[in-house]
Order: sequence, then C-alpha cells, then structure tokens
Amino acid sequence: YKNENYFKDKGIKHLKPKFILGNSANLFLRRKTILDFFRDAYFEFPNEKVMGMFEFRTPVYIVRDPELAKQVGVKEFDSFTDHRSVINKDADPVFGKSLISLKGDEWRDMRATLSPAFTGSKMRLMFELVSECAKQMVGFINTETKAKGIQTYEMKDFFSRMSNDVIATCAFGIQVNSLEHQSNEFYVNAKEMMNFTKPLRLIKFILFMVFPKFFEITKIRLIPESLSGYFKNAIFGAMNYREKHNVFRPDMINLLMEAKKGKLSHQAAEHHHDSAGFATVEESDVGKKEVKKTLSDDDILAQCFLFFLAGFETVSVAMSFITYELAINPEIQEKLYREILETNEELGSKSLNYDTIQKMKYMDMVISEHLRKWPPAIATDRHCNKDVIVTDNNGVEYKFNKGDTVMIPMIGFHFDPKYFSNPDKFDPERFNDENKHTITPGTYLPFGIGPRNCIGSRFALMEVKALLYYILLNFTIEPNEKTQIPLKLSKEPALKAEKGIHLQFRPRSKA
Ligand code: HEM
Repeated sequence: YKNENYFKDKGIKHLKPKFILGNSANLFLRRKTILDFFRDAYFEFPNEKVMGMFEFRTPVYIVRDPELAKQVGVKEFDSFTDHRSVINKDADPVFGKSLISLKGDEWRDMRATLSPAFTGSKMRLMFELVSECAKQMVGFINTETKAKGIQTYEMKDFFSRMSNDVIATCAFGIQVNSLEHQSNEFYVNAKEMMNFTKPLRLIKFILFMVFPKFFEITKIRLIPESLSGYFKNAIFGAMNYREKHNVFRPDMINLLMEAKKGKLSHQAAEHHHDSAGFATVEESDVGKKEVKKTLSDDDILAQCFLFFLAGFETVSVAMSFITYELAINPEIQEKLYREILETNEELGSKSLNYDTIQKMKYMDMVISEHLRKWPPAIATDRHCNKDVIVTDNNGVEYKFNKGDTVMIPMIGFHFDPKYFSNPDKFDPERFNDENKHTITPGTYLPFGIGPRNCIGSRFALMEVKALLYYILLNFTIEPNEKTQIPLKLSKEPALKAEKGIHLQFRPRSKA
C-alpha cells in the first residue's frame, strides 16, 4: 500500500488503485483493449492538465496538456532525458545497450553517432532497397492471383512479412522473400524474437524488470542466445565479408561499419529539415552534434536489434490499419490512386524515387491521418532524473521529483475532440494545406516529442509510402465476407485487430 497516497498527498487527481495491480488490472487481465485503456484513463479527468495512475505499484503521471507535454519533452529535456528503465544493460546487453534503453550522456553520444544514418540523404540511397521489396510483393500477389484467383490475406501477417524483408535488407544486408518463402529462417527467427505478447515471454519480461540482479548473475537472457546468436552471426558475417571483399551496399550495416570506425558523420550541407511528411520529427541539436564515438560489437548488435524491434511491429501495424481504412473508404482510396497514377505518368520510364514520393500531397495526408487515428505507439514515457518545476500557461506550477515516471498520452490528444473534431472519423482533409496549420502544437505526436523522438521517422514514412504506392498502382484493396466491419480490437497488450484484418487485392485492369 506504500504508494497509494502518492498523488493524493500532492493534490493530483488520480485513478483509484487496486491492491498490487494498481490500475493495470484491465490491461493485464485483458479486460480492455490497449487503446481503450489509455483513452479511458485520459478522459477520466477532462479538466486536469496533469493526472496520476498506478502501473502495478508504480505511480505514473499523465501529462494531458499539450503545452506541458512540450515542456517535459523539449524545454526541460535535461530533467527528462531518458525513458524509465526497462531492461538494465548488465542483465541483457542486447536490450540494455540499444539506443532506446541508454541513459544520459551514453544516450546523447549514441544518438549523435547514429543520427547521420537516418537523414534524408541516407534514406534516398536506401529507397532503392525498399522499392525492390515492394516490387517483389507486387510480383508475389500477381503470381498467386494468376494461379489461384484473388486471394484473401490477413494484413498483419502479410505486412509483418514485408516489414521483415525491408529490415532484413536495410538493417542486416540480407535479401529474403518472406511472402514466397513462408518459413524462411530469418522470418521464423524474427517472429519468434518479436513475440512479446506470448504469455511466457511476458512473464519473463516482468521478472527481468523486477529482479534484474538475478538475471545479471545467472546470465539468463530475455532473448534466448540461440535466437540472438542467429542475428549476431548474420550481422558480423556480413561485416566480415564486406570488409574482406571491399563490398559497398547502401544499407544500415554499411553505416554501422562506418560508425564502428568513428567515420559516420553529418555531411556539411545536410539539412535535417527536408521533411519526409507532416508527421516527420526533426532531429534536435543533441542528435546533430559531432561525436567521435566508436562502436563496439555489442553496441552494433544492440542497435541492429533495436531497428528490428522498432521497425518490424510499428510498420506492420501501420500498414494493416491503413489498408483497412482504404478498403472501407473507397472514395479516399480512389483519390489516392489518382495521385499515384499521375505521379507514375510523370515519372515515365524512370523508377519511383525518394524525392518524388515526398512530393505526393494526398499520400502524405492519408498517412498523417492514419498515424493520428491508429498510432502504432500509443503513449511514450520519460523518467525524471532531477527535481524540476514545470509551469503551465497560466503560471500554475507542477513539481516532479527525481525518480518520477511521466507519460505523454499521444492517443488521448489524437482522440480529444478539443483538438481533432469528430475524432473517430478517418478524414485525411485534417491534414490538407489549409487545415494542417490549425492543428494545436503538441497534440499530434505519432513519432514522439523532443530530442528523444523517433530516430526512424523518415525511414518509417518512406517505407509505408513506398509499399502503399506499389500496392495501389497495381491493385484495388477490397473488403470481403471475411473482413470484420467495424473492426474490433484485440485485448492483448498490443494494437491488434481481434479477428485479424482480412482483405483482398484485385489487380487493376491495365486499360
Ligand atoms: C510508423 C512507424 C513508427 C512509429 C509510429 C514510431 C514511433 C516511435 C515513438 C513514439 C518513439 C518514442 C519517441 C519519444 O519517446 O518521444 C520511437 C522511438 C524510436 N524509434 Fe520509432 N517509430 C516507428 C518506426 C521506426 C523505425 C522504422 C525505426 C528504425 C529503423 C525506429 C527507430 C526508433 C528508435 C531507435 C527509437 C528510440 C530513439 C531514442 O531513444 O533516441 N522507429 N518511435
């Protein structure tokens, strides 16, 4: 009961905790979907700028005011630099040494080291690799349709395979075709590694957080070494081969090899401002700093693993919900198809490239609206590393103490009718030239906020746009009798449809 009065003593309104489970029962016992869980919490105290809840026994502040969220994420960044500890680096170096887990100066150095790998110019080079995967996908659907007629695919499974192939080629330098070769070793291992909702893995994850010392001593790893070893061999095998044979490929492995030698740096004329879309987040001065850090093998493995973790689930979730929205909103799909067709005609015999896709306005509106309504990251957190007072617009002060956990509830802002009218409606027009500038700053945060925002936002947007471009250029996305409309979400602790998202791709007539 120790923490039960934590918020009460500070005069902060909060959800009433239950013994041991705090307010996590509905999520932990799978009584609510993750979306409802966070949305309901956010709307519990509509007039409060800051409220509290308990994750099991840990008090967590929810900052439900965009101005205060900006103060936490940007202005007072020095007091809120890190995420709360999930896995300590001595208990599991693959997790603990990755960018998302690092803290303080170690994080600053790593962010600045990796940041040049995610700029527009690097994405331009990598675009070709993503395009190849997208064309492979089109070929696969065409072949299947010719052989067996129009097929129904479950979108999460379909796009997990696609995002797996994109990360495999971009981050690991390995080309696989997981749609055609369903049980290829890379995909099977990746899927097993990413399965965090499996009950046993979930329990192990919680034990790791509660008893890190035990795992440090026993050297039991969260991800079994048989799995991480597979990826380790893939990365270091590729690096050794390239080193020996002087091979260049425009991918993450190449960039990490440069970082390993301390040679990866921002190019003088590089602008971080060449937006990849409305949702893109900008790199801060922290990420743009020149740092001469050389990466160890463990560092490299940890970052590759994180790119996988961060890119696999988010992109497949994004693609499955976008295709669903387009299937049930045929007029939006048609408008997007028209823009794709026009772009394709303008390209003539040239292939689609990074700069052309960035110019597609309606594409950007559709993706931006999708990331509002179905944000793959529902909320983010910050750990308070020194006592700080944050002041709102009216001069009211909020004191946070060292050790506090603060949550920024993206999903709450995205569904608050104060900021987005009729929030349940999928309406790309919110992001047209006229309307997008009226969005209240700090309320649209699909890629997070401040210097700790998503380092991969350009990569993610490029990937999602390229996949969608090739699908719509070649097929109409259609619902059928297997599609659950309206879609219901699963109560697993992940953004997932209850019965999957089943859709079909109908080849467009070439006429
Ligand atoms: C639609 C896809 C994606 C979404 C919605 C998304 C969203 C996010 C969010 C909300 C955060 C936390 C930001 C914060 O706390 O302010 C984050 C962090 C991160 N993301 Fe993404 N992400 C996506 C795709 C990717 C991809 C493809 C990569 C890499 C290839 C990536 C790499 C990362 C990394 C490394 C971090 C940690 C950054 C740090 O701690 O410095 N993400 N992402």
